Amino acid sequence: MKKAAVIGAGVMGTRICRHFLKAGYRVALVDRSDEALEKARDFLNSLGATVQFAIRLEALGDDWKDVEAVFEAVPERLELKHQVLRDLEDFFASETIIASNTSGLRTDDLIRGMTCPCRFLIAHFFNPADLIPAVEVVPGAQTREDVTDRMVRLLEASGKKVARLNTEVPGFIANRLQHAMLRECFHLIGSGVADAATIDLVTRYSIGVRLALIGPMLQRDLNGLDTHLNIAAYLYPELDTRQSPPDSLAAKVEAGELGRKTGQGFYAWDATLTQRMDEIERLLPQVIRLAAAAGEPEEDSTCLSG
Ligand SMILES: NC(=O)c1ccc[n+]([C@@H]2O[C@H](COP(=O)([O-])OP(=O)(O)OC[C@H]3O[C@@H](n4cnc5c(N)ncnc54)[C@H](O)[C@@H]3O)[C@@H](O)[C@H]2O)c1
Repeated sequence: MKKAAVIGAGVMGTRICRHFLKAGYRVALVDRSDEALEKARDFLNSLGATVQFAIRLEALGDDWKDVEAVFEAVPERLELKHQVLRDLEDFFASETIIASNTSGLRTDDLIRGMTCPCRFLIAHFFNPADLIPAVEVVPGAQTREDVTDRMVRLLEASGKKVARLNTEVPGFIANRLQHAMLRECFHLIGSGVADAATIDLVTRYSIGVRLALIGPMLQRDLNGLDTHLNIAAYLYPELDTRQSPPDSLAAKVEAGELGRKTGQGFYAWDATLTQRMDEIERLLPQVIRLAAAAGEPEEDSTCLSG
């Protein structure tokens, strides 16, 4: 049976662990917090699978040293990641791929202190990692080609849709797109054009429904690139180009309005809204099945013509 290890039993680590369990792996989950391990145990045991939980790497024992890959999902603090990556190098066999789930730290910064960064890369999952199919794989300048190939094969075989970046860039692909869109959302709200609920409504019922089935580039082909050029020529000068986060965002954070975690963000997080989010997570697999049913252009170039 294939084996993988996950370091950090938080939001991401627990779900990455669940993904590999569902893919038939034996999985070890390490966290230095008893409380985090206990929470993960409650969540993962419902699958009926056996996870090897450990408070320290050494407690795993020799049987776990030859896992195919270890996924680091500890908090986004560089010094902490340095320490963890060094420990992973010391503990795991030389053939084990060491992957970081960083949201945006650069490989050159992450590998400082590693002895053999050739077996290190970024594998960026999306929350919830057991449900959202995409993973961005970002090799660093020193990552061996065969290591990246192996990680791509491993993730694909486990059921993931893998995006392998040719060049490392901050924010990878998805976060760049998301932040470009959100910069404009804040601009629209700040200019009094629409409120947050109106932006959510128009996004969901227009570009949102399309984007789950076809990506933005294929969609542009569908609309006509000449039309896109005409619109881009007059619209680009109108779009927000600010180089720092919006003041209104900073003000919300300052006021403790962080969203679900503090009960208030753009929306008031009462019991109804919280319940709705749980329902949405139950709907997610259906949306993913629909997205997969739309196929890939390489597989079926006629999928949109009907
Ligand atoms: N939350 C997201 O939506 C999301 C999405 C993609 C990527 N990421 C990235 O994934 C990583 C983890 O994020 P998260 O949201 O799961 O964080 P989290 O705070 O929910 O969980 C981190 C866990 O790591 C544990 N930990 C801390 N130091 C440790 C150590 N030395 N050894 C073992 N465990 C240790 C903590 O106890 C905690 O349980 C970060 O790099 C983050 O940027 C997060």
